[in-house]
Amino acid sequence: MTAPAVEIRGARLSFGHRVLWSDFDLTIAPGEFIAVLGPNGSGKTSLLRTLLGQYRLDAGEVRVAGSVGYVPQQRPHDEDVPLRGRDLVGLGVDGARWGVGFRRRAARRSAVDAAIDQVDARAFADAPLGLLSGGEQQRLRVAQALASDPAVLLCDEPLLSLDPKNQARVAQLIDRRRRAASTAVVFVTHEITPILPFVDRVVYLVDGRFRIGRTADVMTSETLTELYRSPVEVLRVAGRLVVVGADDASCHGQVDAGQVPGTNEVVPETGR
Ligand SMILES: Nc1ncnc2c1ncn2[C@@H]1O[C@H](COP(=O)(O)OP(=O)(O)OP(=O)(O)O)[C@@H](O)[C@H]1O
Repeated sequence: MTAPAVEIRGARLSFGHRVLWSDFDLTIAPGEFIAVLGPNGSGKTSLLRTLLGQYRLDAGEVRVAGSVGYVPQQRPHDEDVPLRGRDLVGLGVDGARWGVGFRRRAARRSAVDAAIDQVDARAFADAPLGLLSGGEQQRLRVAQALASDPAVLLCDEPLLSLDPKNQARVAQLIDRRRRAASTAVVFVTHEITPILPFVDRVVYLVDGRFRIGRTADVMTSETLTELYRSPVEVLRVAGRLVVVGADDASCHGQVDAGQVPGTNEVVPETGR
């Protein structure tokens, strides 16, 4: 049996009186793709921060095998920042490992090139970042995270504010990498649809409670109704996984009922 990429045992994290999760167990295999879902404030980013070593658990333990790469949310780069895509990716390989000297500089350059190639970004890697599209910038951020050859890739809503085509492209690049290099992926998202084909298991957090399991088992009306403690319907509509709840505020995220034609007819509003 191969050693796990991530092992979390009996974990508890709280801020003041607020317990984000406790008795949390999760073992992630190399190459496994985990989606972390849940409403605002349910502790998704805190889970990533714990894996990054930024938050200390109140109880339990967390172990991460090897190095960690981090892909943040997409945010536009200032047009005035004189940074090229290649420079951004280079930040991912900088460190004591490379040092100085001609040979090391050459090795560093080939590590940067390899990361740029992994996200098919060679055509625009030398352009100023501020002039690139959101999708292109995000591919370079994925390259930056991959440049250190991580065993675990942590993604914090990296598809936010990308159009569906670029969402699909970035998600496919991450999937390709985990298949090619057995990199475990922990992917925080509000919308599971763009990563649905790739997800092995879902961690769904709601108000201190959680469910962990295969997508087909967790993303059901029954399971989410139990988790939210209010009526929730999970629908497949035109290839999207749509979560519609009695309390839309707590059930935001996947898709607004209003965005999906006919959803309101399929699921009458409940409880209000
Ligand atoms: N360093 C901290 N100190 C105090 N409270 C914190 C800290 N970090 C997070 N929290 C609190 O923990 C809760 C969970 O935050 P977290 O950012 O993990 O949620 P999230 O599920 O990622 O939310 P969102 O979907 O809005 O990004 C929030 O109530 C937040 O205010």
